[in-house]
Amino acid sequence: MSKGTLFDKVWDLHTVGTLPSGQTQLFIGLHLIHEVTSPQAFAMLRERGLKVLYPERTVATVDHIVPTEDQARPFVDVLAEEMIQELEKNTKDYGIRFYNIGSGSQGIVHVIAPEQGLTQPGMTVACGDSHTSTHGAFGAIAFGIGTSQVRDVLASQTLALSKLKVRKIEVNGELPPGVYAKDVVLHIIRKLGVKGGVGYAYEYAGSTFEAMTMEERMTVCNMAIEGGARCGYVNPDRVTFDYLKEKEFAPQGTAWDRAVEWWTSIRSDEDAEYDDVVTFDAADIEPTVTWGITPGQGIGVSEHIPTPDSLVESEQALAQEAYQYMQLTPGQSIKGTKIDVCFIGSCTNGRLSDLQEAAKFAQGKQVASGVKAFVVPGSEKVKQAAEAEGLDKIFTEAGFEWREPGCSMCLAMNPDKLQGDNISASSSNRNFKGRQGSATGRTLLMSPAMVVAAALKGEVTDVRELV
Ligand SMILES: CC(C)[C@H](C(=O)O)[C@@H](O)C(=O)O
Ligand code: SF4
Repeated sequence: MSKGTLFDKVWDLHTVGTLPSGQTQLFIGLHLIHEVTSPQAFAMLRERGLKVLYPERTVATVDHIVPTEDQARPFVDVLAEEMIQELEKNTKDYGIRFYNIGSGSQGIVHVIAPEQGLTQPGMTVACGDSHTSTHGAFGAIAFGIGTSQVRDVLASQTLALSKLKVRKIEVNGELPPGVYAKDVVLHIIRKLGVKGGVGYAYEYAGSTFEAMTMEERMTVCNMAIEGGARCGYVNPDRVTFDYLKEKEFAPQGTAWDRAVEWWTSIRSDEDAEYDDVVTFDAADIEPTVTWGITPGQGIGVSEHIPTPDSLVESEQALAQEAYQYMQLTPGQSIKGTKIDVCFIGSCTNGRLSDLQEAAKFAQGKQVASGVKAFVVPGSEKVKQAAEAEGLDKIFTEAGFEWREPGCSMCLAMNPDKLQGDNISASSSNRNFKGRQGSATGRTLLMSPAMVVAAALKGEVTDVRELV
């Protein structure tokens, strides 16, 4: 093995060969599919009379288009109904496991694979979805791919890829109270830029990530793509193994011991060489909120929206576009910005621990009048576990709506949409123009705890004031 990073080891172990283009043909261990990016891929297979090579290595779920209120079939939205039917047919025709609504295991694709132990260290994972980087939290190399690549993986279980450079992002120290994994990743993107990671895999290292739970690591890896990196990962350790133990698809018995040994061996070596190393201090990270139209336009909640002259020239045009679209004034404090809608959910922050943390702040409080606030569990399993703990009651008593699992207002390919130029406090990962279903809708990204704080006050609020 050339260098001793996990990325290089896993890449080498999965290399089938070098293609005439110079790209690597890489074997994909786990392929995840959903209703949005798979239909055309299956159509291309049919056109060429091809089979799915290893159907047992593909797992399907439905997430983007599912309504989170009325899930009765047929769906009211005809297009959504067609899409779910298409997935039902394709998975049946090709013998692919499908976690449909009501199966007990349906949910956002990046939530359901880890929670069942499908995602494991040392794997290559691919999915026709940019946030596939989430799975890197396990020490897997996980790529978001396009529809023609979904076809390639279905037909050959391989992908043609060019090797990435590796940047180690080290964060050290304990996170201050009220500061979460979401703030860490928003801080990293703010500092390195939304294109800073282009051409790189991000290795998240240092004591801050080591102290994180698997769900927190998933939050960070989920947004690697928002920083431009194709994938992000954390080296597998005891936290990873403890999370996986006894999960449905995790190795059992003696196979478990062998797996742990192997998973340990693929960790980046102490003397591994990196193409770049960047270091941050956890103590410098505040609860972070985006004020603009990319996840890189973020500031600490106590800061003011940057003025053009405080920005480097290359950032100024985008900032001007953002002030206008967001209807925010340079120099104004982000704290106190009025909020219309509060959304807790998504593959970034829709897991059980996210809901638990949010519930701590919601308990016994009331959502401000005029604010619409709702909680969307990331999966059926998350919903069930949350209800078993009574989190649904805490939220509904506080005035939040409690919904069925799905992508919901993260991108609004379903009935959950912002109206007009409403502004949302959202625990999701993208604040692009029109992202949440209205062409003029505005999104402020933040941690679930910060979303609750905003819901209670009706404006951007520093969650540390509620601690
Ligand atoms: C619909 C899908 C292709 C898309 C993605 O690739 O990420 C979506 O999940 C998103 O978050 O924008
Ligand atoms: S929750 Fe959002 S980011 Fe995640 S897969 Fe769904 S639409 Fe994409």
